[in-house]
Amino acid sequence: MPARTELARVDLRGRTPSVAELRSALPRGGVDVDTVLHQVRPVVEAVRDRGADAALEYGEKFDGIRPARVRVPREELTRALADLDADVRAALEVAIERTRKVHADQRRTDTVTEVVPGGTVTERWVPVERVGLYVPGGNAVYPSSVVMNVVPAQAAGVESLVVASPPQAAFGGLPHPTILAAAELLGVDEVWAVGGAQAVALLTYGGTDTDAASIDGTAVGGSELAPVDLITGPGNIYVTAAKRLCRGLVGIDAEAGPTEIAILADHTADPVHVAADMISQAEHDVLAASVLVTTSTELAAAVDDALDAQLELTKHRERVQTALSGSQSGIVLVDSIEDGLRVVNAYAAEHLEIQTENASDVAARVRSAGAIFVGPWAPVSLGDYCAGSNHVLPTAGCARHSSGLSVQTFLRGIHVVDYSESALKDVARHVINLANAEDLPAHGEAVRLRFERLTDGAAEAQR
Ligand SMILES: NC(=O)c1ccc[n+]([C@@H]2O[C@H](COP(=O)([O-])OP(=O)(O)OC[C@H]3O[C@@H](n4cnc5c(N)ncnc54)[C@H](O)[C@@H]3O)[C@@H](O)[C@H]2O)c1
Ligand SMILES: N[C@H](CO)Cc1c[nH]c[nH+]1
Ligand SMILES: [Zn+2]
Repeated sequence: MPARTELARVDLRGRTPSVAELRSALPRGGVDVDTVLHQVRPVVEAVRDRGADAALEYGEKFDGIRPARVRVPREELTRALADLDADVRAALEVAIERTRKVHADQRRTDTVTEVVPGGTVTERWVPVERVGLYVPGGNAVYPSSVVMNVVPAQAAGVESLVVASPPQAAFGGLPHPTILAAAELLGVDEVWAVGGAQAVALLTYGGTDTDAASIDGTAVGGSELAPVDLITGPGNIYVTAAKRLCRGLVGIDAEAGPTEIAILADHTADPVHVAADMISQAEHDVLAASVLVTTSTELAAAVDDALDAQLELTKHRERVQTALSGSQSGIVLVDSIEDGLRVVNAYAAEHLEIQTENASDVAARVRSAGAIFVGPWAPVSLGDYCAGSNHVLPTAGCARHSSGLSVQTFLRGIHVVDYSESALKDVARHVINLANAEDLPAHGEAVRLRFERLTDGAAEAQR
């Protein structure tokens, strides 16, 4: 590992690349979910075929522990909350309160549109029945992701929620106690000790829990792990690949894989802030991406220096350095903020910070990002925990077409069509004409027959 971390440069000055050229020129190489699909497919298939037993075996292989049961006993949740550090509890409560405030405003009301007199279409918003919420637990512990998953699901009115998180060897095969405590704080009582691709597969296919003794030694019977309808939540490349494989059988939120931060900055940005924010997201994963897009070569050089100074002190230095020196991280030099906006819009980062003059105006011109953080006092870390915004956000360019987790993720809009006889009669000829134009005359007949019975001749023509 080189002592000095000099971020790779992509120099776009004097050029106006097309969007396609930008996408291939920008640093994002390291995170290709396709490259691990062949590793993840056998895991998903084994869990499909052998259920919880296979999931437990993979837990043993990848997490170094085989829990006695997949489902965490109820009393472990209560105990975890009782033992939770008071400052962490207070912080979680603030996070929950603010996140609830924002997500309460996302609730949708049904709309009734009177299309014509006697003809209405109602859009009814119905929560998904049972959801699986993935909470990562490999490199770090993510009670904040319990909050970010559970709060919108509850605000949407989902009735059945299960949280899945990897078993931890240090805690006898239970997920980390702060995860259990956060679940208890939020009123979620179904938590499974399963992580990675095997968790996504078990949520998809369900299974029967083992008959073994519970974690505290009390004998318990096997119980049904009912499959879910939708899986949400962030995770590493294996979790993301499993979600890609299971999509369709279950609903899946946007791919929220290894973390990314892009920062659009000019000469007014503070290099110490920029470097700190880049490190903060790089500490998630060796595959995390930190990208600075700037008009200022002076800032770029100062950020390299600030990174060096801060890396000396950062706890997960090796992970951060690997992420910063990977092909997914770097500094992109541009001629103007206008060009910078073209770059960040093409990149569609999970998190985008705007550290420029008139940051709000610049932010208003961003078209693609998971979440935007405006000016010097809104670092990504604030959004990770306590802004009220959601931190489960699309990565790898998915922000071009998808949004972060929200109440909407957990709702289905159902159109309820209600027409009177005369309203149908009024439009009947148009339905029949369109049906004939599509060579689907039985569609037209389904309308015509309501007003005219088949004559023998017409029946003959139909045949
Ligand atoms: N985009 C977002 O919204 C968002 C939010 C929070 C975290 N994240 C990301 O979530 C990820 C969390 O990753 P993590 O690793 O800490 O926890 P994780 O829970 O996602 O992954 C840990 C699991 O990965 C599996 N695993 C590990 N090595 C494997 C291998 N070689 N083959 C198959 N499976 C394997 C194990 O089963 C383990 O349980 C990070 O990449 C972080 O950046 C993203
Ligand atoms: N930055 C992550 C989203 O990519 C969320 C997170 C949780 N804890 C810390 N950070
Ligand atoms: Zn983070």
